[in-house]
Order: sequence, then structure tokens, then C-alpha cells
Amino acid sequence: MDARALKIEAARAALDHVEHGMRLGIGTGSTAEEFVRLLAEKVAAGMEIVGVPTSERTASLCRELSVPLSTLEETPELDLTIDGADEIDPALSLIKGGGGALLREKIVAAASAKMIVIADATKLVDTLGRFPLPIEVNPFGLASTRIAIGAAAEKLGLSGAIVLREREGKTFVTDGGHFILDASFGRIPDPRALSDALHAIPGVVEHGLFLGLASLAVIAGSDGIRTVVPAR
Ligand SMILES: O=C(CO)[C@H](O)[C@H](O)COP(=O)(O)O
Repeated sequence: MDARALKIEAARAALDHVEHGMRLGIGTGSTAEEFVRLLAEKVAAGMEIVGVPTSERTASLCRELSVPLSTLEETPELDLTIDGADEIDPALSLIKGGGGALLREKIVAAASAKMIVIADATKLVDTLGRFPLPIEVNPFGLASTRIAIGAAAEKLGLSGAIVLREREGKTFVTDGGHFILDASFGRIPDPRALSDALHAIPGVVEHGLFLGLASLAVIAGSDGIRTVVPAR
């Protein structure tokens, strides 16, 4: 099965958790987009849901496919968020933000009673950190914020390149008007300590460590679908 087929299988299995009348958070990325396509088929067949998209990109696909949308202003409490991830560890701690939507993704996940992660098996890791950690920062004071992030990481025994994200030769700008620094710290043995340290830096808007948010992961591999709950 190719990579896209695995994403579709994970998205299809997650759709079983979506019920008529639900208020849904809808993630961002190629796996979440497969979910939107399948969700649109259910909507066309009569399932009533309302979705809060986690990015302009997801909102535009939902509009194209006639998936009804709302906002957190209109619908501040959600039943379920379904989203992809860049890395998933056994505790279902995640690295997210490869698609640059981590801030809205985290706000939407936190507003949801439940978050289900959908991914192919390549996203599973024993310890987070193979994927560079996206850190959303305010453009003001970028150089100072980058130094502060490096210093905070060093105190935790972490180091590595902290690179300003670019797309097509230009600085990448998030839906919220911020920049992203991708931090290649390598293995992150204590994600909670790094999360707290990053949150203490004024220029950091949010980071891609999602801790304690996901309650289930639906993982597609060549041997089929498996669901993973957080290890204690
Ligand atoms: O966090 C994200 C976007 O900000 C995505 O969920 C993450 O990058 C995974 O994307 P994909 O499903 O394309 O591998």
C-alpha cells in the first residue's frame, strides 16, 4: 500500500468515531485532507455535522467540498477533533506543525472533548525529536527569541539548529501572521520540561509539542489499522 492509501485508511477508520450532530475540529495536512474528503461524502449522504477548521487551507477544502463550517466564536466547545501529526510517541505526545498550523490546531484540540490522531505507522517513535520541532514566534524580536530558545534548550541538555522556515524562497507566515522556527534538537526525553521552558519565552506564541491532548491514535500500516491509547 502506498503512503496516500495508508493515510486514506487511517482517515476512514477515524470516520467511524464521527456521529450525526457532532461539532468537529478538522485538522490540517495531507492526512487530515483525506479525512475531509471522506467526511464530505458522509455529509453528502445526509450526516449533519459542523466543522471548525484548523487552517485557511483546510477551510478552503471544506468549502470546496460543501462541508459545513463554523468558528470557535460560534461553536466554542467541540465534541471531537481529528488531525494528523508529524510524530507520535507511546504516551500519544505529539509533534505537530509540519504544515504550519500548530497554533490553531492546538486551540481547536484544547476546545474539544476528544482528539483522535490519524497517521501512517512511519509517524510512530519511541521518543519525540526526530522531526524538527516547529515553534511559532512573533516576528518582533525574532533574533532575540531565537537566542532565548537556544539558551532554554541548552539548560535542558538539548542543542541543534534553529532555522527560520521558508517556502519558495520567502519567510513562511502562519495564518496568525507569525513566523516558524524549526528546532532540530534531536531526542526530547522530557517534552513537558521543554514545553514549559518554551512557554516562558515572551516571543514564543506556541510550539508543536501536543501533550495530553490526544486520547486515541488511529494508525495505518501495511498490516492494517491499529488504535493506540496513551501508555501510562
Ligand atoms: O501538524 C500538522 C500541520 O500543522 C500536520 O497534521 C502534520 O504536519 C502532519 O501532516 P501530514 O498528514 O501531511 O503528514
